[in-house]
Amino acid sequence: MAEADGAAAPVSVAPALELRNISASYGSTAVLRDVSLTVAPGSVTALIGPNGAGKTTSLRVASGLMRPSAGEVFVGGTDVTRASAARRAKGGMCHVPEGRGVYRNLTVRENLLMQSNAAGAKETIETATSVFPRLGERLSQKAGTLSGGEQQMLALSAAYVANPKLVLVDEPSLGLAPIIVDLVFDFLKTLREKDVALLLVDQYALRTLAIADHAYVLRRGEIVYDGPASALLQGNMFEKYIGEGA
Ligand SMILES: Nc1ncnc2c1ncn2[C@@H]1O[C@H](COP(=O)(O)OP(=O)(O)OP(=O)(O)O)[C@@H](O)[C@H]1O
Repeated sequence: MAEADGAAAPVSVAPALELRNISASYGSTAVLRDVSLTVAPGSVTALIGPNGAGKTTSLRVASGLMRPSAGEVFVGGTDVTRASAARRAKGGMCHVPEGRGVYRNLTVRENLLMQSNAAGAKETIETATSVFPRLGERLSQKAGTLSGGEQQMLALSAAYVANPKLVLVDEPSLGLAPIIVDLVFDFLKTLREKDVALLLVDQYALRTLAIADHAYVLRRGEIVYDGPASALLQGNMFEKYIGEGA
């Protein structure tokens, strides 16, 4: 026993997120088949795959926006399969959906304050503008009047001020100018440095893999690769799993 001999007991840390044998359908159309994936605490996990593979659906099942037809979802070792999206959010999960997910009729300041967890207003605004200084110039502007890039910055920084343990981000670079894509990836690296667990879906597979620890490749609703992100960048692995014809 650890107490008796003075040795520290081995600490097993529960995954930040685990999808266990998930199947999901839209009506009679099966979209996910027996999908299992794990996101370790403080790590970046990439979920890559062609259009229609089921990446968005996987994130929706993880965050509770969609009920799976089979399988379980665990967050920090707790079974949340039957928990609402709101309860999962309270538990430290934040989902930044494709297409931003900002409150268009609220100002930038109001969007940020809606999401902030416990922190005061001043601290919340300071935190958000430290990661995306441009938002500091837009605080009183309605989110719906921002450019696409600014809306994405707002969506990501709103997730950040919520002080999450786990962030699910769906296609954050979609439709953005290359210079804004750079800012978005810099921000995602910041999350990693802050020890937040990240499950990332993005069209830029190479860039996504470059910041990821672990990767899954999804094809037609099934996981066909589960391994280190770096391994997909070696030899012909990228072509095999992600490139043309994958
Ligand atoms: N609301 C819906 N109703 C019916 N079918 C849907 C719905 N949403 C998605 N699908 C279908 O489910 C499959 C998986 O879609 P999903 O959006 O999860 O894939 P994805 O990998 O995220 O693709 P993309 O990169 O195109 O967003 C696709 O065939 C899609 O057409």
